[in-house]
Amino acid sequence: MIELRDASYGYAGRTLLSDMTLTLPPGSFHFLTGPSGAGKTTFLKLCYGELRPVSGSLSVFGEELARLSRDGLAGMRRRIGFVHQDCEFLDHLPLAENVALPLVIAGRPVVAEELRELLAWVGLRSRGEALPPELSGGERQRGALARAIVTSPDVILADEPTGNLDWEMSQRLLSLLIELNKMGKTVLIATHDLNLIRTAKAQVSARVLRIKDRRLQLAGADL
Ligand SMILES: Nc1ncnc2c1ncn2[C@@H]1O[C@H](COP(=O)(O)OP(=O)(O)OP(=O)(O)O)[C@@H](O)[C@H]1O
Repeated sequence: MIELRDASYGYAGRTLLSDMTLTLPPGSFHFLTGPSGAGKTTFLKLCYGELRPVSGSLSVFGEELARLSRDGLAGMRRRIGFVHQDCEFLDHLPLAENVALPLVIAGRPVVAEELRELLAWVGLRSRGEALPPELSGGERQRGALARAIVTSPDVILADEPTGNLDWEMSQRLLSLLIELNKMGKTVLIATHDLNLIRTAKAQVSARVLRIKDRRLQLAGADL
């Protein structure tokens, strides 16, 4: 589903991630961890086709990223839901409209009942009319997850989705991501939170990728 072969990336000529060879199979659940600045967000952006490897290759859904046309790239991104670190809502639009935005952009119909069901699923049934600045951190994160999955993507990439949340809310968000994985979605979560990883591993068959010394490694069972 996402496959890297000897892929490297760097900013301004400085290598940040090198010689990454890895396959994320369909339906898998992965965490990505590593110190601040190691390149976790950068790795997710590579998987989303927002950045391209400077060497080696990266293919998503069986298509080589470097060979995709603009339309092909847009089509690929429609199959991926991205939960951004800072949620990135449009503050003047109510939450429900923010959540529906990816459908509008894709030219797909917004079915009010489905949108209500999705908001209820993330525990925001009564918050659809609220403006993003009126939401708590946990509500924002769950809203961001709803927006990421509104188009029913095959893959969910989440960048520190529990970054500013208390433990109870982190576990709630994690259980939503686990539920999505059980529905067959491929999930990749970048996080610093080792407790979250341990909790997840008790509930789902998750693998842990670690960025160390600019390399991507599969962590052992020591976490
Ligand atoms: N657009 C950019 N131009 C230049 N350097 C960048 C750019 N984006 C990120 N970097 C640098 O690349 C490195 C990795 O950044 P990245 O955000 O991928 O790390 P991270 O592991 O997600 O960090 P954190 O855990 O703090 O969010 C950092 O040193 C960062 O300053």
